[in-house]
Amino acid sequence: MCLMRFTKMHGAGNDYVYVDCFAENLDHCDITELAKSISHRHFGVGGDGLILIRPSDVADARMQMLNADGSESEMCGNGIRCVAKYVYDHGIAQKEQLKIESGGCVLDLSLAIGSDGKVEAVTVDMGEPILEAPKVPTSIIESGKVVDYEIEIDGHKLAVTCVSMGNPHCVIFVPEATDELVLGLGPKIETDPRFPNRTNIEFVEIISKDEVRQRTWERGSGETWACGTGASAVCVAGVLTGKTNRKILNHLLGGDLTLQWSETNGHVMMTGGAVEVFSGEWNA
Ligand SMILES: N[C@@H](CCC[C@H](N)C(=O)O)C(=O)O
Repeated sequence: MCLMRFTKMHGAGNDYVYVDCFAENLDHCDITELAKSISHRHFGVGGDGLILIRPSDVADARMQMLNADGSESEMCGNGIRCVAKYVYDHGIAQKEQLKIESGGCVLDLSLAIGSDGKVEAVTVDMGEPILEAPKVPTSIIESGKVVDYEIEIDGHKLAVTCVSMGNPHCVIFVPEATDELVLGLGPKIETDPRFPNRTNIEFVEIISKDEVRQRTWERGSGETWACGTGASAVCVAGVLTGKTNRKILNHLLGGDLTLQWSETNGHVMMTGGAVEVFSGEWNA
């Protein structure tokens, strides 16, 4: 049984239930079970997962992120923007430049304040991407090809580029991001043995060198309306495959994100909105 206040927030439609652990003590809660029950869209509050806003020894706050299936992820791009908004708007640290810890890293965030004195948008320095290769067959790893290489799943030949933004992503450029691909192949790729830690998958349509449209199948949550780390991985994969410029506008199901992969320091900068929807009390 957990009793606490929560706040529902979203970034580009990627919605989570947030708990302010500066005020709430969850020591007695099984947070894996809490994430599953609170995220349930029929029996719970409903969301893509649970995000705990915790005190940090090295930053203004620490984000702990759990998917709707209770699994924990190292990073959440839309979540960290909402954490920044919560930290500023609720007076935990009223600074326009914040540091937030997640998955053992400290990220820098710049806040844009609206005329009502509350955070409207946030730019996050997502750090440097890491290129990854699926784990089998070994011949693929040995070939050293990590961009646009072909895997076959369920009779579909797919050119994938795997990018870690702290958490794993598999980016696939397609003419059309159909339900058959996202809902049919997404879960199969997520759990394919070539991705021993499972993976998030982005299906991406190119609109122009500066603009893309993305649908996401997320590890542990299924299809979500946006994914910030995924959009960052798409920005990197677009450049590496020669499909896009270093700065793109990414249209996701729930809103837009702007991404830029810096040539100077190799970091990906992500900008997007953050919205507080409602608060309530959980007692289950
Ligand atoms: N939606 C998030 C990513 C959430 C974590 C992901 N499902 C994982 O398991 O890595 C984002 O905005 O980055």
